[in-house]
Amino acid sequence: MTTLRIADGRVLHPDFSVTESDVLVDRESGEIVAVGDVAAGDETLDASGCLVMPGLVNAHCHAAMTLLRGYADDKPLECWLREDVWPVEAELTAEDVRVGTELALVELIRSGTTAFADMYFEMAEVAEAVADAGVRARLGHGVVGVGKDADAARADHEESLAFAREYDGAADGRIRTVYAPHSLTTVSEELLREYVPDARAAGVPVHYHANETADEVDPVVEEHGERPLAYADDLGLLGESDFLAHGVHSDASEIALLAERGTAVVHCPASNMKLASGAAPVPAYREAGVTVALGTDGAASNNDLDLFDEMRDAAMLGKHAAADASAVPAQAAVEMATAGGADALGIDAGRVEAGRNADLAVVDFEAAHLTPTHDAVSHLAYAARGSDVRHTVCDGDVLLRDGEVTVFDEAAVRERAADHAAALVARAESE
Ligand SMILES: CSC[C@H]1O[C@@H](n2cnc3c(O)ncnc32)[C@H](O)[C@@H]1O
Ligand SMILES: [Zn+2]
Repeated sequence: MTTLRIADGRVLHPDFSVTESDVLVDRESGEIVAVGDVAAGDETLDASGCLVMPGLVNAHCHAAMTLLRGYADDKPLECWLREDVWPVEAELTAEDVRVGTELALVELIRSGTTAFADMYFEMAEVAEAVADAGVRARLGHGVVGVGKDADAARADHEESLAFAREYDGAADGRIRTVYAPHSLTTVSEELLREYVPDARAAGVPVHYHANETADEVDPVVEEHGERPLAYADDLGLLGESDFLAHGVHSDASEIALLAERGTAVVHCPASNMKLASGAAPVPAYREAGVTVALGTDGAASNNDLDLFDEMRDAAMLGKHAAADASAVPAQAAVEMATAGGADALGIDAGRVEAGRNADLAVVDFEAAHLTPTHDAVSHLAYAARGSDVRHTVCDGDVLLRDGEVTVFDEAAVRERAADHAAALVARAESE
C-alpha cells in the first residue's frame, strides 16, 4: 500500500464536528484508511492552518459553457436560451467542448470540487477531459427536441443512451453516466415513453431540468392535466437514483412525491437568481426527506463554478425567500454541497471517514477573511472562497497541490479556451 498523509490539519467529520486530525489515504485503492493520529505516510500533504473537508460535489453543470461566460447576461431563461445560447451552441465543435470542459475542470479543481454532473453535447470529449483531470463525474448527452424533425429527435435519444452505455464505469470507475433528456417541456412525451424504459434496462439514472421557471409549469398542466412532477412520475422519471435540476416551482404534492420516490433535487441558487427563475423550496424539500444537492448550472448563468459561492447563495436565498434567518443554516448548505451531492450522484464520498473514497478539499483558514474561527462550518458557508483551497485530492490523487493544478497546464488551457470562445462567437455572429 502506498499512502498519502494529509497532516496537521483540522478535519470536518460527517457529524459536522471538527477535530485536529490527520487523514491517511491508500493511493492504490483511492480510499481513506484512517482519520486521527496516523503514522507517517509515503507522501505528506501539509494541512497546517487548514480544514480538511469532503471534496465538493457540483451536481448540475454544463461544463463547456465556460466558453459562454459573460456572453449573454441579464435575460430570463426562455429568451436567454432561444435568442443567445442555442444559436451559439449550434456552432460548437467537439474541440470547443473539449477546451471549454478543460477550463471548467481547472476551475472546479482549484475550488475544491472533486465530482460533478454534466449534461451537454460531444460528451466523449467531456469524458476524455474528465479522465485526464482525475475527478469523478456523472455524464450525460443532453437531448433537446426543440427545432428537430422526428428522425433527428430520435437520433438524439439514441445518442444519449449509446453514450451512457459505452462510458459507464470509464476512467477506472470515476465516470458514471446518465440518460439526460433536457426537460419535461423540450422533449416529447412519445419519445420519453419510448426511451426511459431503455435507460432503466441499461441501469443508468436520469438527469433532467424540471420546474425551473413558472412559465414551464402551466404548459405541462394544460397539455397533460397534471403537475410536472406527477407527469414525470407517469413517465417513470422519478427513480431513486434519478436527480432533477432546479425544482424551483414544485408544490407540496410534488415535494411529497419526490420524497416517496427517493428522487434527488439539485438546487442551483445562483442560476435561479440570475435568470430570475425564483427560489426553490429548500427547507420544505429537506423537511420532507428529499435529498438536496447543489449545482452551479453552466458558467453562462452563474457566472462561475465555485461551490463556496453556491453554499453562500443557498443559505442567503433560502433565508431571504422564507423571511426566516434559520431557514437554510450554514450546516445545511455545507451538507448539500458534500454528502447531499454525493448521494444524489451515487458516489461513495461526501464524508471524511475511513472506507470512503478519498475525495477531499483542504481549505486554508490562515486568511484575514477567515479570522477568527469561532465556527469552521460557518466559515465554509459564509466566508470562505474557492480560492482558499490549498489542496484538492480525488481518488487518492493530488489534483491541486499548494494551489497549483497538477493535471493540466493551466496557462495553456486558459489560452486555448479564450481562442476557441472568440472563434465560436465570431462564427455564430456571422450566421
Ligand atoms: C441539451 S444539453 C443542456 C442544455 O441546457 C442548456 N441550459 C443551460 N442552462 C440551463 C438552464 O438553467 N435551464 C435549462 N437549460 C439550460 C444548455 O445551454 C444546453 O443547451
Ligand atoms: Zn442546467
